[in-house]
Amino acid sequence: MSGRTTAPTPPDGAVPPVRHPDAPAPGETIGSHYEYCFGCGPGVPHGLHVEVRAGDGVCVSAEFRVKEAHQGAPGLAHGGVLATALDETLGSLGWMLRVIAVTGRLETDFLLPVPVDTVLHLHAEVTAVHGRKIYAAATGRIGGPEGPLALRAEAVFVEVKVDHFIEHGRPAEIQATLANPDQVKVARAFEVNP
Ligand SMILES: CCCCCCCCCC(=O)SCCNC(=O)CCNC(=O)[C@H](O)C(C)(C)COP(=O)(O)OP(=O)(O)OC[C@H]1O[C@@H](n2cnc3c(N)ncnc32)[C@H](O)[C@@H]1OP(=O)(O)O
Repeated sequence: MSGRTTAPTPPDGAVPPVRHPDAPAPGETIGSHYEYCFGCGPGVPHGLHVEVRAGDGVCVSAEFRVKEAHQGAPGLAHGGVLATALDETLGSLGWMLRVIAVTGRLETDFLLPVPVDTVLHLHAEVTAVHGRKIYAAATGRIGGPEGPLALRAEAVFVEVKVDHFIEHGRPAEIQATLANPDQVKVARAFEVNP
């Protein structure tokens, strides 16, 4: 046994997260990180269009309206879509630490069915950091930030460099992205992280 674990519980030696001094100000909207992201991209007609705002700790909030294209059962959201909304919100926490990180593990509890047209109120926070691993938790509430709890998640994100995407992404999209000055600006914001 190597002792490695992907469990979403922070291991001994994990430290509390520190809000980066250049993190977006509390209440500031964190724009889409990629036009064609299924979670937040404006260029995906049936995407989730999750809109995330910075919180005052190492946390973010978001809203997501469930649309007809997101059904799994008649009139109800697909669980995978709901997990995606959580994943997108959790992924935005990278802005608060000023690191790029990808989902390594996402454990989701589905507590209530979520009807089409519901506005889900999402909240995510970093709970601990251990090396490149970022531990985080999220909730999704129906109807308002204090509404009934419909979703709960725990996750481990793993810090990566921009090269992760250049190495693994499809060349056509990588080239188009690198040719887009706005997109390069997003990447640079993270590359200067000390
Ligand atoms: C510009 C902003 C972009 C933000 C995008 C956000 C979008 C929304 C979030 C997403 O959906 S991201 C897309 C879904 N996720 C992926 O595609 C990730 C696919 N997996 C990988 O690319 C690699 O497996 C990964 C980068 C996660 C890890 O590979 P590495 O070779 O870099 O890690 P390594 O094996 O060296 O392990 C580093 C540490 O992470 C831990 N680790 C690795 N994989 C893990 C895992 N799957 N879960 C939990 N922990 C993991 C590993 O145990 C180790 O811990 P220790 O340092 O304590 O030993």
